Amino acid sequence: MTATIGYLGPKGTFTKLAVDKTFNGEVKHSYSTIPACIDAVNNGEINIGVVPLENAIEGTVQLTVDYLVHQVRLPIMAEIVVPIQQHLLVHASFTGKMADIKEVHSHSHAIAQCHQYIHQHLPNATLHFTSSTGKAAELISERKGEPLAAIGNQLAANIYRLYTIQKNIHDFPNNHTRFIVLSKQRELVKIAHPVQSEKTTLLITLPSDFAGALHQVLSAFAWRKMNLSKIESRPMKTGLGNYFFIIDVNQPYDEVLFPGVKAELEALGCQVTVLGTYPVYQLDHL
Ligand SMILES: O=C(O)C(=O)C[C@]1(C(=O)O)C=C[C@@H](O)C=C1
Repeated sequence: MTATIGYLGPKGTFTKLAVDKTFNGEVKHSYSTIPACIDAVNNGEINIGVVPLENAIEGTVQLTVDYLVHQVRLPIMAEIVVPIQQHLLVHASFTGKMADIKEVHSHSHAIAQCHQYIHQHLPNATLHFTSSTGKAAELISERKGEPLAAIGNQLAANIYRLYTIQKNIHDFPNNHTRFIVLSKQRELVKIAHPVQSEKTTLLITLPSDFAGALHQVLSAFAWRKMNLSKIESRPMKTGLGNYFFIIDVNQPYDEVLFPGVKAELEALGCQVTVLGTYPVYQLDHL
């Protein structure tokens, strides 16, 4: 059976680049939003969905986390980490100078990765948010003769025939994004790259605020010598002061340590859900 893969599109997004570098032979479908891609996996329209989760400069893609936690729970089957290079792209017919650019269009995460650059070099440009960097590139390609720019990658520049007026405009050099692979069918997720490490992501909700709750949660991992690579709180959306925690543990799920942690935390009144236990693939270049 040929698997079908959905990604945040259109053509020329970083998500599409990550999918093309990781998967071979599957049928690929573009979705214009992260929720649309997740829904499509959930309702069986496609087998696998790839969506961005976290960027090294801008942090978590809140839409992905919130949609997975509150709307559609799909297991995480793999993580793909890719280097991100943001370029400033203009219509090929643009003959002006950088200072002439009046508008900058891109995904909010891409704009956030280049805030300092925009502040220094495009102080008079207004910022316009699109559903992806590829969408911004597509939009600029349709606005011949206008002093507009998109922030995106070289693939988008090639596809939409844009001119790269400035390369590498992201504010910090070590720029990477983590993408997650969501699917109900583990056997269909075939990635022919070396596995870099294995991880387990947990969703933990605390009982109503009590002294030392977070300390006790962390101790359950600490005394078992389980290494955490991320802990992040997000609002439960039930009222101010109510949070859930997403915790990444640097090891695969096992039948001893994780059930031990779960039982200990449940005794404290916490709820513990495994969002996924999965291999991590790191791509050196896109
Ligand atoms: O807009 C894209 O190209 C995407 O794939 C989305 C996204 C993101 O949401 O973080 C992915 C990688 C980059 O960090 C910027 C944007």
